Amino acid sequence: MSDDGGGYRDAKGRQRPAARRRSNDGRSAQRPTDRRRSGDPARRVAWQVTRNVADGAYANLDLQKLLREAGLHGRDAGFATELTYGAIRMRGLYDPIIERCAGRPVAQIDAPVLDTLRLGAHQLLGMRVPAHAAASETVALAREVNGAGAAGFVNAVLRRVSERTREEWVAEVIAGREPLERLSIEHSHPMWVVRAMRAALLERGTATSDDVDEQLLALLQADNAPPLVSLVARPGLATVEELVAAGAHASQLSRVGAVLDGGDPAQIDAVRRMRAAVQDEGSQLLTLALAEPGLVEGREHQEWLDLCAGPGGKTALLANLAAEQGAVVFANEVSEHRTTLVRKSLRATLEAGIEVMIGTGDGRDLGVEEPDTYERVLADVPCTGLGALRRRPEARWRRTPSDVTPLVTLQRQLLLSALATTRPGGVVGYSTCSPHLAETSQLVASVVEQTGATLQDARPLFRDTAGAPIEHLGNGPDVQLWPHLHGTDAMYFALLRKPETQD
Ligand SMILES: C[S@@+](CC[C@H](N)C(=O)[O-])C[C@H]1O[C@@H](n2cnc3c(N)ncnc32)[C@H](O)[C@@H]1O
Repeated sequence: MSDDGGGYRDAKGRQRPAARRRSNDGRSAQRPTDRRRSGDPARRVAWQVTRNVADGAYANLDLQKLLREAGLHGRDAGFATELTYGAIRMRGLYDPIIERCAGRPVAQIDAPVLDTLRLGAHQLLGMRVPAHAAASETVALAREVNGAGAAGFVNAVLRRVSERTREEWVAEVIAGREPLERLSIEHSHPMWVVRAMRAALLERGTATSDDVDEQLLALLQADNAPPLVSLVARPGLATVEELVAAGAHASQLSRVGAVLDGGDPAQIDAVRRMRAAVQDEGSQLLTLALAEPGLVEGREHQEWLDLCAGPGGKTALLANLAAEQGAVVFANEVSEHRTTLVRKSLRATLEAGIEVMIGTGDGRDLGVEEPDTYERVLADVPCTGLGALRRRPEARWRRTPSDVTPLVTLQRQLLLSALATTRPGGVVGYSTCSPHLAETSQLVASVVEQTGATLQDARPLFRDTAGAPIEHLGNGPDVQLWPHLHGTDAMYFALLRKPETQD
């Protein structure tokens, strides 16, 4: 495990701090306030992001950067955001429509031109931009970024797209398809994702065979609705009341959470100073569950481990909750860069004198390097991210079924290591932001069988702000949250307890 600079290192080589120590499928009324004839900057930004995403960029990060560079704010930035996200997210619906209007498969259209057409299709079918403005502004964009010849083609295709309503186009492109294929096209999710979601809804006991199709539809729609911004008030550093005074409203799910209806979270003082942060309520709930007082008896000063900590959102909450109980967290992350992000997210925590150890290393080694050490371990493992599709418009197209097996192998190794580094009688919280059964309950069941760990009922640990049990957590003992039922990402959480004496 390498030192990542600053502070001092303890006997185990770990760094201590220097100081002690909702579905609308994207329709909206937003429009740019300023439509210049030659090259509308909001559309140009949207197009550039789609191009950068094709080259591997993340839409959310790239968009923020390009909006800043273009000096776009307010309604124009809102328009560019909705256009970018919608065109990327909904291409599973728009591509078959574009194919019909272009008279050729999308694979035979130049990628930069196809991106322009998707932006045009989203304005015509997914936003309330008047058809003439959507077409003429997108043709102006095409002239600028694709060239005059391509602009003629874009014009012809978009004219045809504009001849029908979204409903008419959906009816046409799903005609004659199987029910799951219809959902896949209309709600723009790859078929393998639709199948995985349906299997998880059934297997987790969230849906029955009677209502699974209704639930699946609601889930896919929720994936296409931009989420509200959830905030966490880091215990001891900020309060929910402070966030409410800054314009948020108190979360009904998480006792440390608040929800922002609009506006920029970075404008909130507590967020700027890292005393609060943007964090999904599902992530808050599972961190609160693992930090439940009294969950593990034993030493007065416990050591807790966050095995896969980067970028540090859960670490910061866990460390502040641990401090309330006199426990210390060690945050481990394999990537140097992401270890830096962990340190950043812990800035206010460290400044407040809360001790957190931070290290860079492969979590798979910790079971051997530090056996039987920690009372509580969070294994928030790398996963397909299928539970957070509403946040990352490109993720559904970037992931493929072939990603699952190597991830499951890594997840298994990390969970085995997490159990090995846990003290007898201690617990591991295993979590993913994916509901895929191979990454969640199936993996956990096989590790439980292999190790003799016991799976505890995690559901009683998930309580809402009023202290009442949160509903629809599945048939247990593990927990599956859902965007369409809880308004959170589809986070999975299992609580494994290591036997007091190993066989
Ligand atoms: C789902 S993210 C964790 C998110 C984090 N808990 C948070 O709330 O901010 C998974 C993290 O695991 C890290 N990771 C991947 N392989 C790892 C390994 N072998 N050991 C430790 N961390 C690993 C990734 O770099 C990534 O930062």
